[in-house]
Amino acid sequence: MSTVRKSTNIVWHKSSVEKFDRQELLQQKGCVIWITGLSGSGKSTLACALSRGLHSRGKLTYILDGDNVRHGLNSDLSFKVEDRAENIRRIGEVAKLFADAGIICIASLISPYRKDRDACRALLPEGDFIEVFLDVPLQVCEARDPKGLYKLARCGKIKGFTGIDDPYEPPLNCEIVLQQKGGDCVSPSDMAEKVISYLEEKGYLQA
Ligand SMILES: Nc1ncnc2c1ncn2[C@@H]1O[C@H](COP(=O)(O)OS(=O)(=O)O)[C@@H](OP(=O)(O)O)[C@H]1O
Ligand SMILES: Nc1ncnc2c1ncn2[C@@H]1O[C@H](COP(=O)(O)OP(=O)(O)O)[C@@H](O)[C@H]1O
Repeated sequence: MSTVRKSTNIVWHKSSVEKFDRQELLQQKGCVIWITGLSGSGKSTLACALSRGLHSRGKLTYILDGDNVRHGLNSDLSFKVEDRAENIRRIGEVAKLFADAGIICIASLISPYRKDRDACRALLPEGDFIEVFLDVPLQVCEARDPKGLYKLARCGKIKGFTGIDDPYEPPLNCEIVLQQKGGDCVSPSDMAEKVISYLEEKGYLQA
């Protein structure tokens, strides 16, 4: 991460209520589920299905969706490489705070660059950053095109669109890969169940 620290003479203030206490209260472990993939791969749909599935099990979640956060906190950022990096850095820092609050934070954003995602991973304790790659081919995403953005990108009305004239670097070693290939359609709730099983297995759904 290339952020220059400009604050000096700052001292960390400890609280008597710590992450451990919050987790006890919530009966879960705070973590970040980081969903990455092309536009139209189903990130927001999976985030919602996952949040719903966990909520119905009595688990507290919060979604940080790239599109949504760009309406507020990140409304000053474009899609240039350095602005995408800053978008991801800020969401990574906010996700870290949510995880520290004991919440299961679901971040869903394209996050096309490996180094930006890895920098967010490095903010969290080992195991608490769970990267989920929605491995959906460009042709499938483009055929879905729910917002008509691929169409605009193809005719040059949007420049630097991920997958068309901007890169996407797939994860090399992530925790979960969810594939949507050929005619085998995997429903969002089935995908969410896979992630929930992972959380259960790793002990995140208990204090
Ligand atoms: N140039 C370009 N490239 C990719 N995507 C674009 C672009 N311009 C606008 N959009 C819309 O912005 C959404 C992606 O925002 P993110 O914050 O997830 O992107 S990033 O992580 O900073 O790369 C993305 O939403 P999703 O379709 O939900 O992924 C698009 O709707
Ligand atoms: N598992 C799935 N199977 C089939 N269609 C899906 C699936 N997940 C999402 N979709 C559809 O794909 C489109 C893009 O989904 P969305 O969640 O908005 O993707 P993203 O957030 O990655 O841009 C939507 O029309 C959505 O209904």
